[in-house]
Amino acid sequence: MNTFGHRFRFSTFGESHGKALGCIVDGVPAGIKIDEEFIQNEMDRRKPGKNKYATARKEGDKVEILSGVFEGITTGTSISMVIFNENQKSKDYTNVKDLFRPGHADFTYFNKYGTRDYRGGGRSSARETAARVAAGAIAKLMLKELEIEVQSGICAIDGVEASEYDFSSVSDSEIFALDKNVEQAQKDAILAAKNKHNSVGGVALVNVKNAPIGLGEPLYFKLDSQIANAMMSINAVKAVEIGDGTLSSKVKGYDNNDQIRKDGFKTNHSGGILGGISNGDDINVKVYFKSTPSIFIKQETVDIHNDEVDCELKGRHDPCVAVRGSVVAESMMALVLADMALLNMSSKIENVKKVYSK
Ligand SMILES: C=C(O[C@@H]1CC(C(=O)O)=C[C@@H](OP(=O)(O)O)[C@H]1O)C(=O)O
Repeated sequence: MNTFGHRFRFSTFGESHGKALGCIVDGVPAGIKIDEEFIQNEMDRRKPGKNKYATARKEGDKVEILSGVFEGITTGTSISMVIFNENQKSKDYTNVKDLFRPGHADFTYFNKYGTRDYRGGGRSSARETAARVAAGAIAKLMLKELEIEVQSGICAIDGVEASEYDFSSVSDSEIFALDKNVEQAQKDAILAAKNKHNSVGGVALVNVKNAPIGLGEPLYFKLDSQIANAMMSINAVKAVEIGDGTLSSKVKGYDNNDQIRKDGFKTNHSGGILGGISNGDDINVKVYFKSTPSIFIKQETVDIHNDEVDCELKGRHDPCVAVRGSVVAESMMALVLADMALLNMSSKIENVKKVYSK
């Protein structure tokens, strides 16, 4: 499946070493102002090659809008966007053409389909996420009209955890750190692993401000289940926590419940979601990325004939995919919320009447 969402949905296309990547976003209401500078800025936040904490592959990630926008406004038709690849070095992958890189999708893709684009993993490459960020930028522009804000940052790298979350410091940080006090230690952890040809994992925090009450469709399309689905669709994500997440299974009911006062909830252990529906509080989600599988240490694997061989990777890889992955997680959150906001319009007959009243 290459499509995500129901009412606000997008499909992505393209491979890491192919000609281009892109997306088609469908179901976008007409009349949304499309700020192309904003979309490009979102792309620039995620793009590779910006510093020593990311892959050295240099891509401009310039987005071209091909349809669905007229005179700067969405027309209600499908919005298609393309990003041309500029800096493929496919030769780097010749030596892994017939073998499976440990920790990668190579093994499962090949066994499932009987073929694979071995150049950078093709469709399974993290490069595909550029198209999601383009689609996410359209979702964010829709959410902006509803005054809903989505933001993200890095709360942990290689087990070095933030003790405070300051979203205002994220844009100044090369690793999108939420806590200035541990930023240097987190950077050091990335470089220490990189210098040893290894990699580290990390955790991104996605936060939503001003979400209205009512987003999410019980029972089989709960907001939390769709957020988890969206986040788990990002390469290298191995776990997702809503609110206090796993901690909720360790504390007593009284300590986990958010007491309710007339002006809102006293605490936010639930992460802004109750019964699969947003409760009007901040939505908080932690997204756990495994350590990048592409490392430069000699590893053991098999080839397509099931013969045991050594695997030695070349190429340009992120020593910590969580860093740029945080921007992707933020985009996926925006896409889920845009979808839920459109679905929610038909939850009450009053809303339907408003649209059809003469
Ligand atoms: C290019 C991007 O990330 C790439 C993701 C990736 C992988 O195996 O996932 C491998 C590297 O690319 P290459 O195949 O050229 O060695 C990364 O640079 C990007 O995010 O835009």
